[in-house]
Amino acid sequence: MATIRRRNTPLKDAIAHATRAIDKATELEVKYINSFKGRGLFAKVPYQKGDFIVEYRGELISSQESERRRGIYHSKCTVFMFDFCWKERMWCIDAAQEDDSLGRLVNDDHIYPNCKMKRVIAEGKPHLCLFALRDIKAGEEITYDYGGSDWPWRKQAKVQETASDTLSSDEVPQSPSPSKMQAKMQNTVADTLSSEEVPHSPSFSEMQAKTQETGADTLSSEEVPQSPSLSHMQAKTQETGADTLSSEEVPQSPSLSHMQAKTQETGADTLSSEEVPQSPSLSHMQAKTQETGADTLSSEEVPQSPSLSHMQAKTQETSADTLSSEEVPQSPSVSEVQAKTQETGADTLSSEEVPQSPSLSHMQRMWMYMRTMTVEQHVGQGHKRVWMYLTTASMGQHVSHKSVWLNVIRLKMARLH
Ligand SMILES: C[S@@+](CC[C@H](N)C(=O)[O-])C[C@H]1O[C@@H](n2cnc3c(N)ncnc32)[C@H](O)[C@@H]1O
Repeated sequence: MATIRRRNTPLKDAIAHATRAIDKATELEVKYINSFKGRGLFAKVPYQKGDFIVEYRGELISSQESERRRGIYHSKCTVFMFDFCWKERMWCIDAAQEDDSLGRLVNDDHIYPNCKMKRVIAEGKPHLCLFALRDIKAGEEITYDYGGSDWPWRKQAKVQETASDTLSSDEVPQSPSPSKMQAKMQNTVADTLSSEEVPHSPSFSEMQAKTQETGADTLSSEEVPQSPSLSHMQAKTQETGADTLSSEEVPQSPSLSHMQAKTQETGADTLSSEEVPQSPSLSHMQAKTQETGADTLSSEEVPQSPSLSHMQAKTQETSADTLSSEEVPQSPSVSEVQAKTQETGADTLSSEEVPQSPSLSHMQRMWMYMRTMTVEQHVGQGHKRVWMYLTTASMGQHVSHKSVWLNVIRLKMARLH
């Protein structure tokens, strides 16, 4: 691949690379970091503060087209869409396409990034280029602040830091830890660049607001707040009517309100306990029983609970009617109950009278709460009606499969008779 000699200024260097659509392939390398971060871009040579590093290359599209694509892209692709403002309009660099360009592989570091995204105009078109915020050593990962505040990986980063999967610290430059970076970042904006800063950030809105706050038509790089939200920025820019911003004057803005939302949507693989729908559980069931005054709850009435899954699976697997005795929890309480019934001659036993059965452990493990359920069975030659009150005091779940209990009882009764 062709290389371009470092020009006088980083801006010229950036323009030279951008217009030719080439990267500094001999100075940068892609490395797989770990399963959490995926790949990353690393410096093979030292860079000085202010140097042009790499262009975030992709397809330049309008905001309308960006919206359309976001509607059809998978979230893994939308994260590669970088919205920014230029000439009072929103644009997007769509780098979703896997090509050999390096800029699309630069990871986020909102705490201690070593680069900053800036907008560079080359041959009348905007390009997004990364410039060093500080000196970068050979071996360091190239990073910049995507902007925004709630990228899913940021929340998980701490956990991952302590459980880095595959690479030793020697192999993967540790990125400095967070906290003072943003402030730092703003102060270190390369002073010699004639480019417009563009935050890769999901939230445009913030940026727009920022622009408005300054009320400036032209912003110097120091003046430009890093901001995530684009929509905000757009509005701002439009208000100011600033269509031409000098290189050091342009606010950064990446995309993302949409993207963020997308990410959040998809990042919702793990729900906090607050978010997890609580299953109706026992209280519901109890109420049901009380309401109806019924001794029996049909399986439809019993709230299904996810954790019953084991039991349900068992039932489905074996199709209830064919549960082997090994699968059926041994329950001494059956005989006890029967004895009780005979003793008292009562057809019904109150739940208090029903002995708890230690051998229900199998069931108990699965059932989260105390349940009382009545099962009517005809047993033995005399078709004696036996009411079984099965009470499971367990940590468990919902009683959802009457059929299972019926089978348990059938088997037990078969033994007894
Ligand atoms: C523009 S891509 C960067 C390249 C990406 N690592 C890859 O292998 O294709 C953005 C994606 O990289 C990952 N990523 C970026 N910064 C990260 C970070 N600081 N920690 C963990 N993952 C990160 C996220 O999966 C994100 O969706």
